[in-house]
Amino acid sequence: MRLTQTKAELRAATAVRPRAVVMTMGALHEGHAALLAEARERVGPEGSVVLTIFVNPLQFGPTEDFDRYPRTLASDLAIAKNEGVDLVFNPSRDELYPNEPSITVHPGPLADELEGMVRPGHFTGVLTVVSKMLHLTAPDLALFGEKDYQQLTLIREMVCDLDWNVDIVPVPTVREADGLALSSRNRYLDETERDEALVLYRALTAGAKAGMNGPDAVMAAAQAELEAVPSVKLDYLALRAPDLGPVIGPGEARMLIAARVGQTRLIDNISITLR
Ligand SMILES: Nc1ncnc2c1ncn2[C@@H]1O[C@H](COP(=O)(O)OP(=O)(O)OP(=O)(O)O)[C@@H](O)[C@H]1O
Ligand SMILES: CC(C)(CO)[C@@H](O)C(=O)[O-]
Ligand code: BAL
Repeated sequence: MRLTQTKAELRAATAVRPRAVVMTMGALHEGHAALLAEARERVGPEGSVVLTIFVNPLQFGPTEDFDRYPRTLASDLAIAKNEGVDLVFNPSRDELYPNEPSITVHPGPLADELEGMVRPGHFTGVLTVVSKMLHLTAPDLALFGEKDYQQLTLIREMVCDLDWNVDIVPVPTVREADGLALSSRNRYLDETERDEALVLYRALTAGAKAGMNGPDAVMAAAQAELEAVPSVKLDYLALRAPDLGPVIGPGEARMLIAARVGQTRLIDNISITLR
């Protein structure tokens, strides 16, 4: 496995095809490992798996956790090696952004909803860095977790609208045994908060169970779970179509949730079949 910190080295190192890229902010866990395993499965033993690790300042708001975001490069590299990664790209901020970019990616109206309501400008930062990483790694496929469902949806829209010749591969959310979605931010939680955080999954699964009774019943079932744990502060609970447009009838839908548990902000989502 090679580790590169510069764009020049990265460009020189990536000749093998098929090539898959997994983009992360580091602090790797089993969710990231699942993306890497799926990447290897898809490119085969002769293909190439590229992992990017970069805590992107552009996607953090001024009061968010950029400074305290966990940085655990040594253990990240051990996980990457274990998953058979060929190349890790871990640039410095100056390497990726020698100056503040004056041209960024405008993500369209969906970026102002849900996560974008609470984190204005977040998805401009995400799509800008994802574009840079796609250009730099020039992959055949790029894998993203369904845990960040709105991010995945916007990346798919970008690649489609800009005619980008890369397959965007979604990977299902990896969870702890009790249902909590794995997230680098879970390590901020103390024991009590870790217990309280489970209400996100309980709300989603209660909603999913109520799918046969229609959208109102789904929302009511999820809200009842959340009301039972008032210390968890809801940012949003939403029921949308799979493309995050409005629900227009029976069939597949997505329920998305974001909430603050103490100082930690967590997101999750689930697929729901509506009758
Ligand atoms: N539990 C998970 N299951 C599957 N994919 C995941 C999971 N958690 C993160 N990912 C995916 O890993 C990629 C990198 O995510 P990132 O580095 O932000 O990790 P994270 O755990 O989501 O961090 P954060 O706590 O900051 O949200 C994204 O495509 C994300 O959707
Ligand atoms: C896609 C990404 C690596 C861009 O910084 C980030 O938003 C993440 O980790 O999901
Ligand atoms: N996983 C999404 C990255 C972020 O929260 O900034």
